[in-house]
Amino acid sequence: MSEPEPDSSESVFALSSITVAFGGIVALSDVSVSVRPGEVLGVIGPNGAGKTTLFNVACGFVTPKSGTVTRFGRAIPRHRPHGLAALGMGRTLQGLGLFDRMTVLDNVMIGADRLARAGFFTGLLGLPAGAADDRAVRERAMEVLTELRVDAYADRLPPSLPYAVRKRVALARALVGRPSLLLLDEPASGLSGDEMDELGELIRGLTESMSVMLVEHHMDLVMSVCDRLVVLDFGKVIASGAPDDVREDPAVLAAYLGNEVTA
Ligand SMILES: Nc1ncnc2c1ncn2[C@@H]1O[C@H](COP(=O)(O)OP(=O)(O)OP(=O)(O)O)[C@@H](O)[C@H]1O
Repeated sequence: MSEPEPDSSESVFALSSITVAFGGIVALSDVSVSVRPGEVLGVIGPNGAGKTTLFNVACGFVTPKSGTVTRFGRAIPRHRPHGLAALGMGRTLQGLGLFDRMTVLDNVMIGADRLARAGFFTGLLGLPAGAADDRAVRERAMEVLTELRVDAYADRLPPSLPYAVRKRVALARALVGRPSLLLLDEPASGLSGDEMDELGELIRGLTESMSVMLVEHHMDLVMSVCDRLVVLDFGKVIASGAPDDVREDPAVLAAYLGNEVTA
C-alpha cells in the first residue's frame, strides 16, 4: 500500500522514474521519490535496497541511466555535487568529510565558500566585496556552530573531538549556506541513544526553514522524526506513506523479515 507520489511541480525536489545499473546489477528500478515543502522524508529499506544509490543520485554523485531530477518542478539536466549549493541544497555524507588539518570554523566556512564567491553574503548584508565577504562568512559559520551548540570547538581540529561533535560540525557545514533542502545520509550512525534523540529534535527544528530527505537505518529515529517514509527493497519502492502506516505494511514487514521494523 503506497500513497501516490505528489506531482513533481508540487514538490521542492523530485527524483522521477530513476533507474541505475552497475554493470549487471540494477540498483534502482523506476524509483520515484519527491520531497514536499517543510517535511522530513525518510528513505528506508533493508541492506542493499538501493538507499545509498538513491542518495547519490539526489546529490549528483551518480547519474541515472534514466529518469529525471527536478528542483521546484524544473528539471536539472546535469545534476552534479558542486551544483548543490546553487540549487539551495546542502548535504552530509556517511563519512564526515572534514579536513583534519583545518579548524572546525574553517571547515564550516568552506561550506559557504561558493556562496561568498558568488557575492551572496555581501549582497545579503549590503557589504563591500572582499574582506567583508570573509567576515560575513566567518560570522555566519559561527552562528551555525552556535545554533548547533558546538561553537566552543571553533578553533579545534576535528580529530581531537568526539564523534558526535564532528557530526554536528559536518551538519553545520551543510547548513552554513542556508539551504532550503538538506540531504542527510545515515546521520545517526555511530551515535548513542541520547545523541540520537538530540539529533531527532535538531532535525525536527530544521523544518521551520527547510525540507529534509533522510536516508537512515535506525528505525527509532526514522519513526520519530519523519513525516513520510519511502521504503525501498531490491531497488524498487515497495511502500510509502506515514510512518505508522508503513510500519504495518505487509510488504514492508516481509522485506524486513527477521529484523525489527518497529524499533
Ligand atoms: N558502485 C557500485 N558498483 C556495483 N554495485 C553497486 C555499487 N553501489 C551499489 N551497488 C549495488 O547496488 C545495490 C544497492 O546498493 P546500495 O548501497 O544503494 O544499497 P543500500 O540500501 O544503501 O544498502 P546498505 O543499507 O547496505 O548501505 C546493491 O546490490 C549493491 O551491491
